Amino acid sequence: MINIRSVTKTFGALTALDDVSLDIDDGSFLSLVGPSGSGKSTLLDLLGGLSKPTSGEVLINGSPVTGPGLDRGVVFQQYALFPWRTARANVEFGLEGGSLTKRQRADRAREFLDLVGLSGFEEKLPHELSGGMKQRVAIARSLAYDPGVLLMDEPFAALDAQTRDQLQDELLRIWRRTGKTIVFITHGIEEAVYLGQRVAVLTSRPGRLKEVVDIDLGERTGDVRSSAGFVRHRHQLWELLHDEIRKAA
Ligand SMILES: Nc1ncnc2c1ncn2[C@@H]1O[C@H](COP(=O)(O)OP(=O)(O)OP(=O)(O)O)[C@@H](O)[C@H]1O
Repeated sequence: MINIRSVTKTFGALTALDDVSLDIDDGSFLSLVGPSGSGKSTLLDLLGGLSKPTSGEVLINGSPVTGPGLDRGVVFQQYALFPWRTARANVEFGLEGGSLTKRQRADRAREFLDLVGLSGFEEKLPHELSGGMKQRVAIARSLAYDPGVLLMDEPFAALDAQTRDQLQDELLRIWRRTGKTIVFITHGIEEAVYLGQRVAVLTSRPGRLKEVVDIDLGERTGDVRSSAGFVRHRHQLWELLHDEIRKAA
């Protein structure tokens, strides 16, 4: 369970987040959208413990976040892989310093590369992998040390549309299988609706919580994006966001 309580974050005179409160249930999938500069990454950094709120607090399972921790994995838009390490060694990285033996780390890395569909690519270097594959490695690396929470900052934004659709489905499959809590930032309304059980909308600067929309689509099977429910949610979010973008202009 994540509790964001009256969180305000300022950078000098600039207020990036203003009095944001939000509870995120264990095992749920929350998409986070908002205009550029609305504080999405700032909020994710606070959840990740990469920065501290100016006021208010962020609690994970009842304890205030004081810094980064192995209970939270972060996946960014840029793959952030070590270019000189193989896919397997990149995934092993997060396990080094833990209690596992070298052999156990290698087994674990293989297991998670398999989970993200990269069996057979374990010994490849990042430059031998496509963008989508690199992002799969980054996801496997974040999952391998078994964090309860996965924080994702536009992880699929740099990928082509087809690869992005494929990775969205993979992520949903992994989420169902592992029961992680996922907070997913995106600029894409369709992506937010397709992935999230809820979509939180931030206002243009200063970022406030404008609305949290419940997405009721059930299992994403078949051509969900063409369904009446999907189209309705997409339009609802488009209106909420459009409103904010207009205000910011
Ligand atoms: N370290 C920092 N120092 C100063 N200002 C910052 C810092 N980090 C963020 N900001 C400012 O805070 C505001 C929110 O930034 P943030 O990156 O969180 O927005 P965002 O919603 O993620 O934007 P985008 O969608 O463009 O990535 C912006 O005006 C940004 O310039």
